[in-house]
Amino acid sequence: MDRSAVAKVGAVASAGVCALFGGVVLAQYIFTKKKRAARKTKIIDMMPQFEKSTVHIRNPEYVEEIICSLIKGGASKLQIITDFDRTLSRFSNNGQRCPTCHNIIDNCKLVTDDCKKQLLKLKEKYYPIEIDPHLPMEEKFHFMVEWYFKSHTLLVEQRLQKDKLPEVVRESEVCLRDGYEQFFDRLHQHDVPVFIFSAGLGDVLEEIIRQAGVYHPNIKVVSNFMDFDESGILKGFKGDLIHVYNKHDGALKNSDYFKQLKDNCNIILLGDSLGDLNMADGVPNVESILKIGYLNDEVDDQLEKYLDSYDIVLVRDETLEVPNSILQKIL
Ligand SMILES: Nc1ccn([C@@H]2O[C@H](COP(=O)(O)O)[C@@H](O)[C@H]2O)c(=O)n1
Ligand SMILES: [Mg+2]
Repeated sequence: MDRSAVAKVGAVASAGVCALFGGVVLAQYIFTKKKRAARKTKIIDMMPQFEKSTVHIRNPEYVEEIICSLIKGGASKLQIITDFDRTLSRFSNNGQRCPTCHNIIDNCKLVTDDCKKQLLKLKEKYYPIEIDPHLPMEEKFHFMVEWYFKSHTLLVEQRLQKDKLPEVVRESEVCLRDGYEQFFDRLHQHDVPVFIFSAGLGDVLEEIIRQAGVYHPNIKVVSNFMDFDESGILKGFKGDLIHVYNKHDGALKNSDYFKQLKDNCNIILLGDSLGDLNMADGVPNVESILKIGYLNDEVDDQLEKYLDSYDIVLVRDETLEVPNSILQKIL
């Protein structure tokens, strides 16, 4: 074959490849368009925050339906039920793990090195159990009780001083998720009740949101609160223990609060653990509930379970952009 013939064959071949590539792109475009058109999710499709790769939804039509009824109900029917650690607070920041309320104390200057080591050992044993997707919740229950009992006993032995807590929180690496001001301020402006239900440490949690300037009067915190003696030394913990997997009876134990909110029949629930899914169990009069879950750790292992359980799953998303975008539509 002479040179011009080779060039002609080459040109024809590359034109063919281009046409094929163009065809594939066009087919994909039409397919996506058709899928979207068939999906009847006008509201979600109008929200750019839902296009982020962190957002995973198993049933977009259902989410659309719930968001529509939340919008219809408006501020007067809405209430928020949310977890705290790794839901309102960040899981990581610049590649570094952020502390939970417990970790703030575990790593602080008030705790001896020996105690720090023991607390770390407990975390290394029990945290993998907490997030193990293959272990049924009922089987995790007693491990969690064991973890909290052992770690709280160690903290009491440290004779922590109540008046040192603000300093300890200020010096910690704790961080609320990006967009937290907008989140809390908007809910406050519209007088939407916020129930923060945490298996962390209530005193530390309250100090974090106080220092962040967002502890508004529409917030109620239910958590493990420390009990101090008359000289301000930690002597134990108040009330029944709340751990990650016994949140199902929170509404029952706070029935006066939820009775007052019987007209707030639309709920946005935010959590990061499978135990958080039960935070609204027993809330009277629920009409619509949207469950948003942050999946922070061991993503590949846990994604399927989270998609089965939460309506919207936010994978390694350190922001409150999606909840904020929904609130913007409702309020
Ligand atoms: N000794 C402990 C016990 C629990 N944790 C973590 O606290 C979190 C629970 O608080 P929520 O606001 O998320 O309910 C959970 O992530 C536990 O892993 C801990 O760090 N130390
Ligand atoms: Mg949490």
